[in-house]
Parts: sequence; structure tokens; C-alpha cells
Amino acid sequence: MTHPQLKLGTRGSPLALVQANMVRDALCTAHGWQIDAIEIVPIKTTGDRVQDVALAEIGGKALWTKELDRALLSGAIDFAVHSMKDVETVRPSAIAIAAMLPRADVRDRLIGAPSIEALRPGAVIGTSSPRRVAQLKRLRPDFETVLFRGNVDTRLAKVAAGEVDASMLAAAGLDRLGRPGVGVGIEIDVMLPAPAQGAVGIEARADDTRMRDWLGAIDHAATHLCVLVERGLLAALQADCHSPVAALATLEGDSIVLRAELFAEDGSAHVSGEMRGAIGDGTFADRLAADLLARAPEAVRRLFAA
Ligand SMILES: NCc1[nH]cc(CCC(=O)O)c1CC(=O)O
Repeated sequence: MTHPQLKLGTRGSPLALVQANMVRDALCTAHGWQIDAIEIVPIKTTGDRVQDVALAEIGGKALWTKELDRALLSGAIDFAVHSMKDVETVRPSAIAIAAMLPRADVRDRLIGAPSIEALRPGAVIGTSSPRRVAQLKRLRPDFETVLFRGNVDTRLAKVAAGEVDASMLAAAGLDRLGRPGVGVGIEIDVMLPAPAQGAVGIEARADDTRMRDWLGAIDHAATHLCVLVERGLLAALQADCHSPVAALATLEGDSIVLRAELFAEDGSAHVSGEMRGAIGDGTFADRLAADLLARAPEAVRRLFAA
């Protein structure tokens, strides 16, 4: 049986490699190809290299994508896989999001304690996510937070070693790495997740119709629709994955419900909202963004350009 020879670019972290394997398996199954139709090509990104400073400090976007974009555009790879949470909202016009895998558990998990309430006064939480910092401090102003980077195993080891009282990680990453029992899921009413959390996206060159058609066969439409709405909200706020923004879109019947919350960095102020839109309505995320900004306390609004 003949099959194409395709190169799939990915970051080299354990989670990224698991996700790349999921994409390879899905695509080979959908098209009846043998596994060797797809070669997985790990590529180091700036975000992988810089482990010791706050990502927001080195500024710039495309921390997790630039090197993969370059490989895709040069033809060194045919397609690329990303955690959609880490993909900036403005993409090169020659690159298209061709498919998304079914979304995993969207929640965050607390590692190191049975609940947020159970943590001692003044507990130290390791996280590098401005959203998680703001949400945790809103719930528990007594918490201290410290910058926490590195891959999932590194972070779990730091909690186990007592370097911090607790940490928070996306359930999706823990589950995909084969650690479904680690940590306690925090319900979305308590901590709304990051936009696109739990979604894996696959990109191809915009003009590569053959690749895009192949990828279309494994696209999970509900995930794709919801994640595009969440990314639309981020874009309207001119925010990115370093902004204290939480958002989740869900399909309900033939409409989409988008919930979102914006925070001051220290959690001392916030604004939340919800809007329902028709599938295919490209503007309701913009309307929710405008509504949130109009109602936001100054300490929140000043973080968002508009
Ligand atoms: N920013 C890092 C990142 N990007 C995607 C995931 C987890 C998987 C996902 O949310 O899809 C993580 C780690 C985490 O937040 O715990």
C-alpha cells in the first residue's frame, strides 16, 4: 500500500511528543496509512530554551511557535502540532489552523493539597501563569506565589520536594502524560481555565490544500469552533497567554456560550461576563470583550489595550 511521507514538527517536551503521537495515530488511522507515513520532528523553541525568567519579561510573542513556523514555511516540515493555549492569536497569513483534536478536560488541577481552602495561611504556590496567580489571590489573598517553570515532571518533583506548598497544572497535560490521578480538579466555577486550554491544534501551510484536506478528516468541529471563539476574545482584548484572562466556550444546542473573566494581576479586582452566540457568529466574542472592558474596574482595564 502506498502512503505519503510527511514530516510533523513539534516541540520536544514530553507533553508535546505525546500530542504529536496522538496526531500521527489519528491521521494514520483516518487514512489507512502505516505509522511510518509520518516522521515526528522535534524542534526547540525559544520558550523551551528560556527556563529561568518570566516569559512575559523576555517579551515578544511566538515563543512557542516561531521556530516551528519557520520550519513549516521553509518546507522542512509539512505540518505542526501545538497546544493551542500557547499559540498567539495573530498568526502568519501563510499558516492555517487546519484541525484540532477533541478537547481534553479543560480544568486546572491543584497539586499538593486536597483543596484550595485546605492550604495553610500564607501558603506558597508555584506557578508562572499570571491568570492562575490572579485567580488564586482572588480566592486567597494570603497566598504567596513564586515563579515556576519547567515541564510537568519538573514541577511535580518540586512540589514533592516541598519547595512550594502547591502548584497548579492543566488537567489535560497531566492526563495526556498518563497521570490522571495526580492532583485535584478545580471546578470551572471556581477557576475558569485559560482560553484554548486542553486543545491540541494542527497547522499547515495555507496553500497546501492536500495537507489541509488530510487534516480535515481528523478535525473535531466542536473543539475547533469553541477554541476559535476563545481566541477571538483574546484577540479583541489584544491579550495573549501571559494576560490574566480566563475564558471558556461551550456548545449548547445550536449556540455557543462564552464565559470570560479578566483580573488585576494581584486578583484584587476582576470582571466577569457571559454571552451566547449563534454558531458562525464571528462577532459575539468581540461584543463580550467590549462589554467586559466597559464594566472593568480601572485596575483591570489598564492591562488591556483597546
Ligand atoms: N503554558 C504551558 C502549557 N501549555 C499547555 C499546557 C497543558 C495542556 C493544555 O492546556 O492543553 C501547559 C501546561 C499547563 O498549563 O499546565
